[in-house]
Amino acid sequence: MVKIAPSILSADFANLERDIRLVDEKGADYIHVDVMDGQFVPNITLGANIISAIRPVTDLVLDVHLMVVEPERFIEDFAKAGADIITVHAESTVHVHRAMQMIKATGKKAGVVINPGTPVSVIEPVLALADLVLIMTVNPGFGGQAFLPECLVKVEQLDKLRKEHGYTYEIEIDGGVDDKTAKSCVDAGADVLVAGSYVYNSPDVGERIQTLREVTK
Ligand SMILES: O=C(CO)[C@H](O)[C@H](O)COP(=O)(O)O
Ligand SMILES: [Fe+2]
Repeated sequence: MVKIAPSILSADFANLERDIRLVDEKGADYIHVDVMDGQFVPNITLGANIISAIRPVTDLVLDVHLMVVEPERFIEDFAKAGADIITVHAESTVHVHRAMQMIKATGKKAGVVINPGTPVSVIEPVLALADLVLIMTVNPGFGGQAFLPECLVKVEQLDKLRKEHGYTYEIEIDGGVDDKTAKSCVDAGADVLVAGSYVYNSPDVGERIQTLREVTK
C-alpha cells in the first residue's frame, strides 16, 4: 500500500502540534518537513529547532526535505534534532555523494531529490547509497502548485533501475499530489506520496488521506 506523507508546509504553524497529531491519528505514514533557506529556493521556512520541537509530538517517521545550499553544513543538526530521513537536493551541493555518506554516518536514512529540470542520470552514481529517492513534481519553494506530469517518466526510470540493480530505495513524489494525480504516481512506481495543500486545506484531513488511499488502490 502506498505511504502518505502529509507536508506540514500547509499546516497551521500556530497550531503545529495539533495539526501533526491530527494526521497521525488519521493514518499518515510519514510527516514531511520542508526546510527552505531562501537561497536554494525563494522561500524560508524552518530549521532544526522546529524538528526538535515536533519530535516528541509523534512517533511517525520525520521525513526532512532539505532545500538549502550546501546541506552538508546542517546534516548533523537535523540528525540530532530527531529527523529519521534526511533528503538532499542533487542541485544543492557539488558533494551530494559526501552529503549522503554523512547522513548515513549519523545512522539516519539518506534521501536524494531532483528538481523537475534535472534528469535521473545525475543521481545514478548515488542510487546505491539511497534509502529514498524523491522526485519533485513542482519546482520547489512553495506548496499548492500544479503537478508536472512530465516528471513521472523519471519515476518509471527509477523503478526500472532498482529492479535491474537490486537497489532498495523508496520512490517518493512531492508537489501537486491530490485525488486526481495520485494514481498516476503510483502507477509509475511511487511508494510514498507527499501531500501538503491537498491534505491540510480541508476541514476533514482524515477524509483527504483516506481518498488518497482509495484512488491509489
Ligand atoms: O517540497 C515542497 C515544496 O517545495 C512541498 O513538500 C510540496 O510542495 C508540498 O506541497 P503541495 O502538496 O501543496 O504541492
Ligand atoms: Fe517537500
